[in-house]
Formats: sequence, structure tokens, C-alpha cells
Amino acid sequence: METAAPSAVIVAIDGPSGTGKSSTSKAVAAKLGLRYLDTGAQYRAITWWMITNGIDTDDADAVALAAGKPAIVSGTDPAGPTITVDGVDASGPIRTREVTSKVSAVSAVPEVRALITDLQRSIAAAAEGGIVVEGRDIGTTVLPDADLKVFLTASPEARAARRSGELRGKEAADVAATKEALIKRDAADSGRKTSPLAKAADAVEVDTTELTLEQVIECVVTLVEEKRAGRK
Ligand SMILES: Nc1ncnc2c1ncn2[C@@H]1O[C@H](COP(=O)(O)OP(=O)(O)OP(=O)(O)O)[C@@H](O)[C@H]1O
Ligand SMILES: Nc1ccn([C@H]2C[C@H](O)[C@@H](COP(=O)(O)O)O2)c(=O)n1
Repeated sequence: METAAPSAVIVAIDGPSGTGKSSTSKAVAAKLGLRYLDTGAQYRAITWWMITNGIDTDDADAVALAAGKPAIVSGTDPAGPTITVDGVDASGPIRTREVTSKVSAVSAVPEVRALITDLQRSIAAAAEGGIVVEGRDIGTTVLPDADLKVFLTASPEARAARRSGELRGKEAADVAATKEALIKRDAADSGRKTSPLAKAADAVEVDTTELTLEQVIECVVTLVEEKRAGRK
């Protein structure tokens, strides 16, 4: 595995869905002048490609056979991260309900994980000034030598309320449905055989349930600065 330049700081942020990984990672990267990689977006992108190309996402053999076909490219500017599939902007389509409901099945296929993991490692290695990479298996599998590993958690109620807050004008009943959907997705992501959602043994766990987003960002910035100071 290639490694980034010695001065670069590599930060791995993992955790279940809705714990604040993307918001925190983007803000930390922007504050510290680091690149930013949303690995969930890559799994969503390959899932979207499977759907639009008529591949049955529950057929692991078919998904494995097609996995190498799409070209997925991630832009790592924290002020405007991008994702394209075969040159087409996929940032909108990857956030649909259909993709969200199918992404756990596609991301559980070992051939998909092998390809996307290689892509993630090459992006991290190319980030000369350092990078914040967020996902489910970054600290355990993708970048086990990361300088700092953070595992974000939050109660299912807090996560569902946060997600429902994004859906303007919806009924309160959506909070219950959202909570059920995220618990189901976490169970699938934690239960798969290949690099499941898990906290690395050396990760710092941060429970964000009672914290504002700004407090979480400040906490992670401090952890990165402490690591940097320790390396001098
Ligand atoms: N500490 C917090 N307090 C309140 N709201 C928060 C907090 N952290 C994140 N949020 C909000 O919760 C929502 C989900 O956050 P975000 O997308 O960053 O989570 P995530 O862990 O990346 O989710 P996923 O894994 O599903 O992509 C966003 O609307 C975000 O603004
Ligand atoms: N490192 C990763 C990142 C994501 N996934 C899978 C599992 C998630 O349910 C899905 C979407 O991620 P999100 O956009 O919600 O962060 O992608 C994974 O398996 N490994």
C-alpha cells in the first residue's frame, strides 16, 4: 500500500449513519486545510450505476461481475466535494431513497469492496497535505495506519431527528420511519462478512447525542492538533 508524504495527516472518521460523519469531516478538513473523502458516496455511486444498468442489486454474483465497469471519480475539496460516474455528475441521484435502500447489499459484495478500497487508498495516498476520510471501515480496513481514528456515535432517536429535520414539511411519523430505516441499514452494515461497520481498537469514540455540530467539529480539530503536536 502506498503511503502519503510524512508531513501529511490522515484522519479516519467512522460510525453509523446519521452520526454526523460527513458534516464533521468536511468542516474539520476545511478548517485544517486537508482534503476530504466521502466513501459512502462512492458506494452509493456504484449502487446507482447498478440500478441504472439493470443489474439486480440482490444478485451478488451479477453485482460482482459488473463491479469493475463504472469509472467512479471523487473530488476531494471539502468546500465542494464531487462524485461522477463515467463522467456524469452523480451527486443528486446517489441520495435517492432507492439508492439508500440498496446500497448496503451492493457494498457487502467483496469484489465491490476490493475495488472501492483500492480507489480510497490511492486517493488518500495522493493527498499530499493530508486528508479526512469518512465511512464505516476506514480505521479498521482502508487506512489502518491513520494518524487519528475517530468513531462517532449518537442515539437512534437523535440520528432520526437530525435526518428528519432535513426533510422539510414531513409529518412526525417520518421520524419513526427514519429511525427504523437507519437501524436496519446499520444492522446490515455491521453484520456483513467483509469489513463491516466497526470501531477500530485504537479509535477515539465520541458520543454526539448531546453535542452540537460545532462542538463535535471542535472536539475533532483538537484531537488532530494534539496528534500533530505529538509528532513534532
Ligand atoms: N451534533 C449534531 N447535532 C445536530 N445535528 C447534527 C449533528 N451532527 C450532524 N448533524 C446533522 O445531522 C444530519 C446528518 O449528518 P451527516 O450527514 O453529517 O451524518 P453522517 O454520519 O455522514 O450520515 P450518513 O452516514 O448517513 O451519510 C445533517 O443534517 C447534519 O447537519
Ligand atoms: N466505508 C464505507 C462507507 C459506506 N459504506 C456503505 C454502507 C452505507 O450504508 C452506505 C452509504 O453510506 P453513507 O452515504 O450513508 O455514509 O455505504 C460502506 O460499506 N463502507
